[in-house]
Amino acid sequence: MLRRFFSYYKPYKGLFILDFCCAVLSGLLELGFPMAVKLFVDELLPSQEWTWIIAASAALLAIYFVNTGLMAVVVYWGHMLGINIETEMRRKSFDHLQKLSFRFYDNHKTGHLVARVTKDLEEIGEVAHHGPEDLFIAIMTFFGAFALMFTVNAKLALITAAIVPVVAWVTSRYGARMTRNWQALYGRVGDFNVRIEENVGGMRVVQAFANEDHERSLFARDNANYRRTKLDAYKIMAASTSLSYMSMRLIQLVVMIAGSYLVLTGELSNGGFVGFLLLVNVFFRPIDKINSVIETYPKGIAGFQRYTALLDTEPDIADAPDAIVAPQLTGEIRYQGVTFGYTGERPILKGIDLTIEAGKTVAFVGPSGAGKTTICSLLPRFYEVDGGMITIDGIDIRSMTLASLRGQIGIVQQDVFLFGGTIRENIAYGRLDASESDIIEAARRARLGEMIDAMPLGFDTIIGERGVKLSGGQKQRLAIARMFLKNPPILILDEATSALDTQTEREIQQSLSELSQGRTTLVIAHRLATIRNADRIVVVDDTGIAEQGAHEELVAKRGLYSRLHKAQHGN
Ligand SMILES: Nc1ncnc2c1ncn2[C@@H]1O[C@H](COP(=O)(O)OP(=O)(O)OP(=O)(O)O)[C@@H](O)[C@H]1O
Repeated sequence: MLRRFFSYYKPYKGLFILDFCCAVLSGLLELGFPMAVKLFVDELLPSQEWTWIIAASAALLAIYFVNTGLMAVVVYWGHMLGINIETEMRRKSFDHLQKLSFRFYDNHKTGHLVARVTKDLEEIGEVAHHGPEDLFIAIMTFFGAFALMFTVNAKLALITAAIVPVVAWVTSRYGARMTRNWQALYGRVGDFNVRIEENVGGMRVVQAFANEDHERSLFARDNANYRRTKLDAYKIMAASTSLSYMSMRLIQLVVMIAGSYLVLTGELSNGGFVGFLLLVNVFFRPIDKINSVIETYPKGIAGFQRYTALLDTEPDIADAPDAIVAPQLTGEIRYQGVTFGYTGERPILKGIDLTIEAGKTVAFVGPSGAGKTTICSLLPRFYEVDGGMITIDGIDIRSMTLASLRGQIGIVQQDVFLFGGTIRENIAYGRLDASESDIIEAARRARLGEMIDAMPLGFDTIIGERGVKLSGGQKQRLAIARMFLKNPPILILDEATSALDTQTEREIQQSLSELSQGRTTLVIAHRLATIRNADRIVVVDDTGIAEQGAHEELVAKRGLYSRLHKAQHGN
């Protein structure tokens, strides 16, 4: 884990060395200060030579300036090192999120994933910057100060060192409790994120059900849990801060008493006494530093563990090593003995055999939950078949690269997902390099022209988060415009018009049939009226494909389709 962590320093070796050297130099200068005071009291003061005193003060001033510069470098360049590592990790995790399959997103909560790419990485950045540097300097000052104390007075140095195990024990005891507490706090923050995400995202549902009080109480519970955990952390922090203050003062008192005795017996000079007291501060300061490393380290490491866990999650759907870029497809689709289940225990599709000729429209109908959407989700490899094979133009879809396969399949979903930008940006999502005239043409073909003309900002109109400022029909049209722009040979239309009024539905149906001209189209429909003209209707039930054929054929067959048809049309 640590080796992996340090591998992120590699590209920033220069920055790390600069930061590290400046920090070490600054630490050494800090160590030198008590010795300078000793010299001042023992040698310069008794000489009563103002020239020397002024010269020494000027030298000290120069050292302060140098140290100030060093500190500025450490703070700025050190943090730059941290943020560079954080940015690289963020790029990698976002990149990895793009590769993970629908199955991964089915099983993970958005709030937790957002926390991984934001908060977790922030903590790692802090540790990346402070961790190794603080630890090294702490060790260096600790031993450096002890060596200097020893040269000033060995007896006093040994007495001081004897107290170290007590302070270290107190520190480590609190450190371990702090670590556990930070980990708990992480979980709480994740819960929080999920709750807020879901609440804000689903605010329309919350308010429509007037369930604000219920939401408030759920949130209050999370909020209280977070508060409790954080208070526990502060309790530990209060105990450890006050205890370390107390132990520091007690040590100073011990040194003062023992030092006074040594001064009176002539074993220690006045300068040595003052210098030693200053050195004691420097000697014990690293313990504070180690404390702060102990505090940030578990946060960073816990974040790093979650980061690596995300990065190590193998995408369960990826390009095969020898995947080919799919040629321009005509769209002849074949399902051969396809079996599939979302979970191992319950297969949804059992041995589906189906051929769809290029350019034809096939409609899937059947009871809710039968697996119509699932059949279509397998085509762009959103989920991978468990058995059997799907081919397009005779090529197994698993042997094509995902990008070249999905680039040739267009999907218009019932619940159109739009991004929060402008109408132009949302249409252009269909083909990012589309020209302005292509976008205008796509909007015209999707019958969006009038609506856009009526808007003061036209194509630059902001449509709100997920397109809230558009009507259901307008969203559908926008999704269709995207498809005209994408121009794929294969289309999947998922209940695209079921939520619209009759007039809008008719208009959108016209756009859709125009869109499906010359493309292989898979329609998932409940409204049988809208698919009457499909080249073929495939009736799906729990057992698989129950029957298939043209509308008239299926009505005459008096099977499931005929029953569904009767139920919807009453004849
Ligand atoms: N992401 C998923 N994870 C686990 N199970 C799922 C998932 N999506 C669908 N299912 C289950 O798979 C079965 C088939 O669902 P599917 O959405 O394909 O049905 P459908 O025929 O399209 O239904 P509807 O007409 O209601 O949309 C259902 O039992 C459903 O609960």
